[in-house]
Amino acid sequence: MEPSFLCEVMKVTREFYKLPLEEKQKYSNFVDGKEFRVEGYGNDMVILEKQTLDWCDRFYLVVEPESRRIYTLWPTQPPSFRDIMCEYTARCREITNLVLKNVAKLLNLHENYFVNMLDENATTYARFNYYPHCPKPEQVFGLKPHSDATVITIVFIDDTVSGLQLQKEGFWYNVPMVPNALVVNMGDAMEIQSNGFFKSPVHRVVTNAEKERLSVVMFYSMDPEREIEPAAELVDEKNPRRMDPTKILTVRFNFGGEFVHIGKELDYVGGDEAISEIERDKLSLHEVVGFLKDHMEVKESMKLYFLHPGKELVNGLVLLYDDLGCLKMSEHTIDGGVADIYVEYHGQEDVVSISSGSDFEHEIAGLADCESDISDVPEVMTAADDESVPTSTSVGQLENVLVPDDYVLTQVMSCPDKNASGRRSFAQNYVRRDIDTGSQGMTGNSQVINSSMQSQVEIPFCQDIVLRDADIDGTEKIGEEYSDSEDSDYVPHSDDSGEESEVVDLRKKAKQFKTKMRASQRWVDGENATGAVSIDLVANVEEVLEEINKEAEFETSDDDYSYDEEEEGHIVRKKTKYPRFDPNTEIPLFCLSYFVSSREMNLLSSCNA
Ligand SMILES: O=C(O)CCC(=O)C(=O)O
Ligand SMILES: [Fe+2]
Repeated sequence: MEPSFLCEVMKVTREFYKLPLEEKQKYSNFVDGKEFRVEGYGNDMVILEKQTLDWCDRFYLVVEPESRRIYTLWPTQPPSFRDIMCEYTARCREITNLVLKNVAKLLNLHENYFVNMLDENATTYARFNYYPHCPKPEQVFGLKPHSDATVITIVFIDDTVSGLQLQKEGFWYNVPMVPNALVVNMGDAMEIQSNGFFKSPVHRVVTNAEKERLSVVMFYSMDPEREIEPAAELVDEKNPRRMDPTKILTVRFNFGGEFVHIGKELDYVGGDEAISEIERDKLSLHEVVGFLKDHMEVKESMKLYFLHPGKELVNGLVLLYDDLGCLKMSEHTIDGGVADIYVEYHGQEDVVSISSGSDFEHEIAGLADCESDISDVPEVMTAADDESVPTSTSVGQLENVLVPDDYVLTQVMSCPDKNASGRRSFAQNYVRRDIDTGSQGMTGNSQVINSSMQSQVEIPFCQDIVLRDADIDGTEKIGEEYSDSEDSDYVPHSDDSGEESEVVDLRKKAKQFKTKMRASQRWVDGENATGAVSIDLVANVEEVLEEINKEAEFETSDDDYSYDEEEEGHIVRKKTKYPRFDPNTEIPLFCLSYFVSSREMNLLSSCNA
């Protein structure tokens, strides 16, 4: 598409968002303050009482088929909006058909196989996204990680402000800003129809502290009444029908390593990773432990934590101790995402492997009941308890871990036993604290104020998460507990050392970033370089350098990497070895994004053929 025309599309979008709120609300998606509809201007549809809203305003319109357009919902301001959008819809349709025909040819299907999927009952939505600048970009997403449910999506991104990121094998990559380019994403329906040949990428949008950002997205969806299934031609003995990805939870076990504090960060160092695919409707703690046993010997005192998507280890770990927790893990891992589970084990004396008949859940509950011999350690509270919050003096020794409660996450503090005296009881390790008892940071009573709706909205998942520094009394005293630990990686962090400890943290962070940078260079250029990293890893490295300059105020997206310690004590970044699909299949695996720039079409993403 000509740059001048694309410029017009962005211009009318910007002009619409610059209209006064009352003007935009004429097209509100919240009808009479009562009911949400998909079309219109507003924010996320609020389905749950406590729902995390994205830091984004949206405006949805049905643009195809023409007969389904509701022109009364099309803005009259700016006056050229309607004409431009009619034209844009037609031009995007050409691109869609072109891409779909080529994709069908690539799979040896009839040229119109996918084009025909978008028949007269199929709907195309245009979505105009506006991401206001965000004062706390590290705490909220512009758009949460998701994959599009479409056959295909065309995204016209702002080429002045980055924000769109793609997940590949557990890592996040910035989608580069190419002027006048359109990003074409394969959606879930394509993933299913192509029998997994094309992957519907999980993506998200991060916010920007200084700049606002716009995007215009065209979603091409099939007739909702039509069955989505793999093309018969793509299924044979060698290529069995892949399971519906929406029914499968991909779990990545991180095991054999150790949680290590590096400054204010928490890392899981060493160990290994393994992927299991678990049927969502069979999910239970027992099932999860069963799958873990495929990869390692499971010990009685091991603890499993789920890392809440989009969170860091330091503030996003949720203890998995019952079936409900596993279901929540499934709910919060959207289609295409990977649930990261971390196994914590301190090599205690227990050697008994949890037998397949053993009930891990009861085991944990039993531990909770056992008598505590340390008087200042509060008893464990279960999800069912509604007693008042314990305010133990021992909390200074604890680190932040979350336990899922019934639709409310309650914070649980744990103090993993690092001293030689052996294993502590579960009761000694855990204490629950209700979230509303006033901790600082992004927790407790903190709320996000949606910039345009001017309404206060609670962040459900985030609100439960307490920053590591925030303790019950607002202080952190973990250093004491660990000071005589044998763990040489641990850097005591004490809040009263003020500037000094900050300097230590920053130095540590800078060193860590530099090491990461070197590791990524090695990954790209080194002997064992896979070459599979097609999306701008180097740009991420630049970001990392920027971070150092900014004195590490903002967490980069590549913090999803895990780290290993080399013999010389260097920490190296580890890249997951496990792709989402079976790497031994004869079908080449694609994670596909096209950039369509004028008449050029470049396949940018990787092809592990
Ligand atoms: O704003 C973007 O760059 C992406 C938007 C997106 O992924 C969506 O609307 O589904
Ligand atoms: Fe999307």
